[in-house]
Amino acid sequence: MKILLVDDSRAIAMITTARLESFGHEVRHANNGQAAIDMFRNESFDLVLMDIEMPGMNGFETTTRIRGLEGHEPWAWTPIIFVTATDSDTNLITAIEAGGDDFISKSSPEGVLQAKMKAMSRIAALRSRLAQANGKLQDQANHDGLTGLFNRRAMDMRIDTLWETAVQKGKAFSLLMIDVDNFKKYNDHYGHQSGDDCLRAVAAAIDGVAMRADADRLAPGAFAARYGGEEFSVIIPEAPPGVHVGVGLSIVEAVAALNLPHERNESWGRVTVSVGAVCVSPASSMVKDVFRQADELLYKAKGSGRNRCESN
Ligand SMILES: Nc1nc2c(ncn2[C@@H]2O[C@H](COP(=O)(O)OP(=O)(O)OP(=O)(O)O)[C@@H](O)[C@H]2O)c(=O)[nH]1
Repeated sequence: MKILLVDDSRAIAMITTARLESFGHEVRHANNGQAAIDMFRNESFDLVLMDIEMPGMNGFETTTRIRGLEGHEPWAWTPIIFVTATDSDTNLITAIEAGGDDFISKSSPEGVLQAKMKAMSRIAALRSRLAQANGKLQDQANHDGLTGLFNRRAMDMRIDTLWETAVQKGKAFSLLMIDVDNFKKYNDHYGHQSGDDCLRAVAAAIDGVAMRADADRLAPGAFAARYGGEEFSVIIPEAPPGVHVGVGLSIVEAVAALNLPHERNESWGRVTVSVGAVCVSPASSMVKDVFRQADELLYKAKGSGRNRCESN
């Protein structure tokens, strides 16, 4: 475990560090409450061993402030064990109230310290597995299972924040709606399984364009999402003038360049997409209007023969 040892006595800290290191733990020492808070803010620990009596900020107050830092992160709870000379009932109650988890006397025999560390190691391992599982769940909740792009839910959440930022910064905001042409006919002709493969390939092509535009700083922050079914979106949160048109055209070209056969896609003979690309000033519009405008332009692209981008 990586342990944060908080103790104002260098002599005690040296002895405790040596004992903990002999059990195989890594120890970082803070000699006052503020130093402990600073280290906790900058590094991640599996356990905190907290002295109670320290000049300035005592162990209880330091613990309350550490819990305050954790309050910003869901699921965060680093075990904190108080280490003190007097294991009175009052100390125990105050320790738990301050956010501590356990209590150990400075005079505890080596075996007791070792046993407590063993119990805490189990909790640390469990926390790490929980954090991993939670990360995976979060990932699944935000991404579309078929294409790996952001899903509609994640896109909506991101748009809410990005829209606010664009309003504050006075920047333009762009939305591109992209729809695979005659996709029902593709499914009917090639089968649903091939339809899924096709959607994956189209998604990767769209994502590639968005990522390149972001990486080249042409469209900073641009990202792609699966809007639903055979519809995709690209968001450009701080859109330089005209960039939405370039990104829309690049998407049309990138999908056509996949050269995926689609016999029943009118005269094109391969898989193509139609795009509606909108750029607005968030200060004078609403999010729902952007979607409506992009939809209108998308249907204009469909009506004018597909495999093209219509923009404002
Ligand atoms: N294989 C597959 N098909 C899907 C998926 N989601 C939606 N679809 C299909 O996408 C098709 C969309 O058809 P329509 O909305 O009629 O549109 P379209 O055929 O592309 O016609 P236009 O938009 O006018 O070019 C439907 O047949 C849906 O079943 C999916 O995840 N996998």
